[in-house]
Amino acid sequence: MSLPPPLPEWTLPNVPPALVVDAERPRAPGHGQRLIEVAVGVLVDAQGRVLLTTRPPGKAYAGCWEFPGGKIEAGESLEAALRRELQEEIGLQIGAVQPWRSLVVDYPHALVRLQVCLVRDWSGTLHMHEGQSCAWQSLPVQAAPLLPGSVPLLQGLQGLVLQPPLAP
Ligand SMILES: Nc1nc2c([nH]c(=O)n2[C@H]2C[C@H](O)[C@@H](COP(=O)(O)OP(=O)(O)OP(=O)(O)O)O2)c(=O)[nH]1
Repeated sequence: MSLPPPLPEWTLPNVPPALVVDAERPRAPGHGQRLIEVAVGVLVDAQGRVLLTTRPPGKAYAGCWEFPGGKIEAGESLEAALRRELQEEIGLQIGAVQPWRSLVVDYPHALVRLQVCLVRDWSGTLHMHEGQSCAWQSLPVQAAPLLPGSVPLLQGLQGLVLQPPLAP
């Protein structure tokens, strides 16, 4: 049996989002036809805390707490996108990443697929290049307001044992 040709990575018609945010707000025409791929990094420190940052002024849901990350560019791998975004946004150079899960979220501004990786290995000093705030948070996190799409990720993390890295 021959399989149908794969869809381009950036289109995903008729796939129901896992989460619809602000459903009462209008969506632009064609909104559901374009899926924006987003690389999201969950940095976990030796105490099992995770790094959250606020969304910069001028972006949708500005001021909400999220995990660092951003859109994957055409032709870019998830890992490369995450490495670039974390360098650009928070000034860290990440090592190996562990793909964890993905989640489709329907926002009024965009339909996005979050591709989430756990990151335990990085170097450099945290520097917020886009005017964000940052906070290392133990689970359950106290930071508020949270970006709606990040809430299920935080809930999932809570069920996951956040193991500190093995001692050398
Ligand atoms: N970085 C990040 N984005 C998230 C999370 N949860 C969530 O729903 N999102 C959504 C919000 C945005 O619609 C999308 C990320 O897009 P973005 O606009 O922040 O990406 P970017 O930094 O590449 O931005 P841009 O300047 O290129 O527009 O993913 C999260 O935990 N981290």
